[in-house]
Amino acid sequence: MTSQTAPKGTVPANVAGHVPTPDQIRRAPKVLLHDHLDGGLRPGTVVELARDSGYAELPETDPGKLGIWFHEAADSGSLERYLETFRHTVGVMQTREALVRVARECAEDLAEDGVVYAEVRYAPEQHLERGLTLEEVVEAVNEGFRQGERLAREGGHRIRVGALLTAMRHAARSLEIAELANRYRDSGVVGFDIAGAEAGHPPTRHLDAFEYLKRENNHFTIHAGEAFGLPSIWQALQWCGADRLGHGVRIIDDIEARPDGSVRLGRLASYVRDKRIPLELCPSSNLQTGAAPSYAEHPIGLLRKLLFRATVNTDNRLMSHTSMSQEFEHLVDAFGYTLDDLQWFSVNGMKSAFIPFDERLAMISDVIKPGYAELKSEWLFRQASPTRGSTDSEG
Ligand SMILES: O=c1[nH]cnc2c1ncn2[C@@H]1O[C@H](CO)[C@@H](O)[C@H]1O
Ligand SMILES: [Zn+2]
Repeated sequence: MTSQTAPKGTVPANVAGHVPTPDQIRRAPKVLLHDHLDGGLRPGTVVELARDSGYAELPETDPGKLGIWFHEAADSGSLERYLETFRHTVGVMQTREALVRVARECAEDLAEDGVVYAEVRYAPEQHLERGLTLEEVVEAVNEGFRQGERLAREGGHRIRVGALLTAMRHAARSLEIAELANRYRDSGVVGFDIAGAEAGHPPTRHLDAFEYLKRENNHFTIHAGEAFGLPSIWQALQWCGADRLGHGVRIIDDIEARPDGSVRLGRLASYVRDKRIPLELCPSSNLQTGAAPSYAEHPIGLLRKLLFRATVNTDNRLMSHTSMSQEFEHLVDAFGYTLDDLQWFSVNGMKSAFIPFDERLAMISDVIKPGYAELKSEWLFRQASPTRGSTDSEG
């Protein structure tokens, strides 16, 4: 039933359910917990930074073609091949100026897309090739985020960006990076993460880093349950004590959906749901690395129904050619999600953020809920076209 044919007194389905338009999705206040700084550069910025720094290994120098190259190369069906593309973005992020610029543009791009709160991660140890220290890397990225927040505000968007410091799971610097995250915890860094190829690199190799952060009452997430299944999730939670799961999508392997519609959760899946462990789900990225076959078959559909603490994220906007709005659009198309569903994901994200509880609550009650309420009420104020008569069946 369309709005034109709805009898008076009946809220038409497409507005009552608040099926959002792409424009509404973009304006909706969104929360992003899993986004890699080195996975979100503008293609044009990669080209310019490569030219300015003498980086000669880019496969394309036309921004349009380079953007397509990243997307296609990352569309490989394997996490390992997906990760190879980062050589080029990391390759051009080796000076203070480059890091400030990339972080500034990241904050601006997210704000433009309607993201109001983001935690953006990167691995400081990967940006030392031209002599920067770990501290200089963190301070450059922080400076870029602050500049981006200011510019966004001047452009009419409000965003807050926190940094997560990632340690690479195949390397051996995790304790050092955890200590770095702890030193900057009151200066823009809100937590810690480990990333990189999952198979063969269990999170328990970095126990000393996690135990250190726990002793410091600090927060961390762990990439787990993306390319590798339940053992990785189990270790991340029960050995390492992760606050959140980066991806965690393979928790679906511990959920049995029976033909009669009933569902049985295994012990680990029950634990994740009962303890409200946030899942940083990244649908498009999962399609590229082979962790899910299609949007419609992505486990997020069932996890949302079962009320897991599911959140929606971009992972790598450049490699996955996506944005928060794009991720939401894909889910709206696949599952018919309404503005209420998108609000649910956004509130889940904000509840799961690593900033203090009072700030999270205020973001939810003063920014996110009012933002969705505004969008949900728009239909009440729609005007008939001034140039035509009403097309309403009741005139
Ligand atoms: O989805 C992912 N899974 C595991 N590692 C990742 C993913 N996306 C990016 N990185 C890795 O994290 C580093 C720091 O940002 C990137 O350089 C990339 O190697
Ligand atoms: Zn990731």
